[in-house]
Amino acid sequence: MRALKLHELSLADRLADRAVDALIDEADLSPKPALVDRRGNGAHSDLHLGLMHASALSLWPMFKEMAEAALDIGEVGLPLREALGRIGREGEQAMLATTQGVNTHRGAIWALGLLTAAAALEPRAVTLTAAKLALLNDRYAPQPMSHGAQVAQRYGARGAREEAQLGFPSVIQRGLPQLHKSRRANAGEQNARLDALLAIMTDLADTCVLYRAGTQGLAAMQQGAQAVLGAGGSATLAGRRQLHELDLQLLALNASPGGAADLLAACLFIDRLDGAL
Ligand SMILES: CC(C)(COP(=O)(O)OP(=O)(O)OC[C@H]1O[C@@H](n2cnc3c(N)ncnc32)[C@H](O)[C@@H]1O)[C@@H](O)C(=O)NCCC(=O)NCCS
Ligand SMILES: Nc1ncnc2c1ncn2[C@@H]1O[C@H](COP(=O)(O)OP(=O)(O)OP(=O)(O)O)[C@@H](O)[C@H]1O
Repeated sequence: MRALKLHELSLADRLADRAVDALIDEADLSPKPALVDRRGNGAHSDLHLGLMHASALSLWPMFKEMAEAALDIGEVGLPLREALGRIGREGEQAMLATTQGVNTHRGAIWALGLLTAAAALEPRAVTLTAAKLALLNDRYAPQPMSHGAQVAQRYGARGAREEAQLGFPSVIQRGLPQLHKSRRANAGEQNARLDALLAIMTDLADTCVLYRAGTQGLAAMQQGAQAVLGAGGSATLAGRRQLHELDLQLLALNASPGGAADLLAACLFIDRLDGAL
């Protein structure tokens, strides 16, 4: 039998691979403050690493379908936006079936779904294209009182929707530059990824943290992340001490930065697009 060559995989196959790889790499990265990682479940009593992996794998057909919809429809507009909304909602159901009802990747479906479709459509303007899609209003989207919606009412933070509509500033202006900077400083790949996560955390209005721990939790997350980077980052002894402090502090506040984790996955996805697809 002839071996399947890599180039025989379709573009949609390869994009789905990259999206799932980004989610697995995010989950495996350790030690992440108060998040699920190789060490344990962080501030999430209902999550564990195996569940994050199973959830990520369950989303592969969804990402593929999103890329195919982008290629079939061929342009940014309401038909593609509403196709992505439908596929995303079905993906969310697949995720919930796999996890028996636990929300493992809701924010990631949104961010990586838009980016996967955008990468299929406009590989040279991925975040801009994702932003254009996010700005369109899906007429069929339900309007549930999600945690994000409650936080928006209470604190005015517009969360995952706004981050995408602005073209993922946390990824473009914080995560990716820090990833490259730490790589250049020979921090090692895992430390560079931790530093990218921390850079995202310094400035993000993470609605997971706001919902669970209010503005006190958000300030602890942002200042603590800044303190790690200020001490030299994850690759240094001083930085590691600060990171350990941040982990303890966020655990005490039950403040898990799930939005920042999703955006790290988005960051790793975009970083990989720069290689050959
Ligand atoms: C826009 C979404 C994210 C809903 O947002 P909302 O804030 O109302 O919901 P929720 O509280 O469930 O939070 C979503 C997730 O976003 C992540 N997040 C939190 N803060 C941020 C932030 N500042 N930036 C980016 N992501 C964030 C978190 O992981 C969180 O779990 C999206 O899930 C959605 O519209 N879902 C409906 C189904 C759908 O149409 N899907 C189609 C996807 S293309
Ligand atoms: N490694 C990770 N560990 C924990 N959360 C993560 C990780 N990676 C991504 N996340 C994101 O964090 C979110 C989980 O946050 P959270 O548990 O606050 O959601 P919830 O189910 O809406 O709230 P709650 O658990 O308070 O009822 C997931 O939607 C997921 O997108």
